[in-house]
Amino acid sequence: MTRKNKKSGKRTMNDIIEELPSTLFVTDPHGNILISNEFTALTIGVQLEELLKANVQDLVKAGYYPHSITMEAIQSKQKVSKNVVTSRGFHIFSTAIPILDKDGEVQLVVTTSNEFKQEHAYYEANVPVTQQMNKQLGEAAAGSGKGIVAESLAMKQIIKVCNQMASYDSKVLIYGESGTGKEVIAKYIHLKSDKWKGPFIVINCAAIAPSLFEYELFGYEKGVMEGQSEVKKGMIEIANGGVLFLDEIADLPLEMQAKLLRVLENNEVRRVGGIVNIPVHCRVISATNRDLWSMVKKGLFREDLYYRINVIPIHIPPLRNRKLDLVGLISSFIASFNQMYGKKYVLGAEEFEKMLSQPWHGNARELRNYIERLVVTEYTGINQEEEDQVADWFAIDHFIDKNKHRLSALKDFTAVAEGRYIVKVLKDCYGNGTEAAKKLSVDRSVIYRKLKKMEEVLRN
Ligand SMILES: Nc1ncnc2c1ncn2[C@@H]1O[C@H](COP(=O)(O)OP(=O)(O)OP(=O)(O)O)[C@@H](O)[C@H]1O
Repeated sequence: MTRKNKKSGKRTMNDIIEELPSTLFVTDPHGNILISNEFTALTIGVQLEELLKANVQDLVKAGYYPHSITMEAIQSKQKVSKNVVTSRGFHIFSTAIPILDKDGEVQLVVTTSNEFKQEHAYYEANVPVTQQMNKQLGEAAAGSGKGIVAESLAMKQIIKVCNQMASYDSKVLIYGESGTGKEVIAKYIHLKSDKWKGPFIVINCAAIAPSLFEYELFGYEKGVMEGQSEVKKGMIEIANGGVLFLDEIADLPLEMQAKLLRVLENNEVRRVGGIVNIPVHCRVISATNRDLWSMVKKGLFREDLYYRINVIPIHIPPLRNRKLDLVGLISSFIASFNQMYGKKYVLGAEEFEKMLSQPWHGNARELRNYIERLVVTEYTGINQEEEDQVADWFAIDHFIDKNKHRLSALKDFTAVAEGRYIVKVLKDCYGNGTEAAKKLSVDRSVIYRKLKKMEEVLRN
């Protein structure tokens, strides 16, 4: 997005910049940011709007990253390439290129992360999706039954990055609050990678008693455990040829961190009581809802392990910052639970508005549980009667009377009326956005844009 936002029907330069899955700054000779995109905002951890008002030196002062290669390029008038580590834990190999005028003075500086090192070359490839994989991807969002919901720009960019790096074996570290969909994303990467036929093994590091870690992860030979006469393979060995998903990695005890590091460095594991090393080749995806880098600084997490597992960081924003995904998840969960329980639950307008304004601290998981309860108990909200009268013109008059104080501008009323109609058609289509778009003769993106507009009007 640029500071001046031009809009037209065609795909504009702004659209291209916004969708770019790489960081981008264009600054003036003083370091004021003129152009940037959501991806950059995501990696730094500030709102795009704020970023477009900032100077790169302010970002360094505020501690978002330790040094500015843009300023270096301005001062040296030379191209500068360096690895930049943001406070969010992203390792970005960036290049700042100064553009000089005929007198040799800096006019603009373009700083981008398009030049990736080997481990970042994931942006260049795409894995073809077979029919069977598609079927499995549909099941990847366990329980939703409708595949992964990715309507927000942030989620779309995450999916894009996952698609592009899926064929590489680089280690991935997924950050996000509990319930944001870290496991969903890990499963998505698994199913799109060349290891999709292999197992997907989850180790919840917070759920294993410290005394059992070694046995669970590495397995053990006969007789090591009392009463155990068989060899037992550990989870790492079982994950061979597939994906090892280390959930809640921040809870791994320090002693185990050292042992895991050895496995990751040597690609081999030794069972407890064993004398041979067994080769293992699995893709390691880790997840955490903690600030791992600050744990490193406090000595609670090994720095060498941190760098080992954090080759490709993915940050999933909380659901409250992804309103478009919230709308998508609501329809997807309702459709899925209606199907699962043979119900015909219809979402009332009041309930829908209530859901849009909830903070959902438990993210998609809390939303999913809440909707399951609604569907199972068929709680239809206190305004079901009003809902049923929507076709009645009296009901429209009643609606206008009740809301004219807050929807006085014609455009606000239109936004709410359009939004309500879309919600109705979506319900008729059991939450299927593509079908609803067909019925309404609009593009699917229009539906979500209009719902967002309604939401904005109702919020004010
Ligand atoms: N984008 C999404 N599309 C569809 N379903 C989703 C999405 N994100 C999350 N879910 C659903 O929300 C629930 C929680 O997701 P998941 O278990 O992946 O979260 P998590 O971040 O790994 O949680 P935790 O940190 O507690 O392990 C699951 O039922 C999942 O199917």
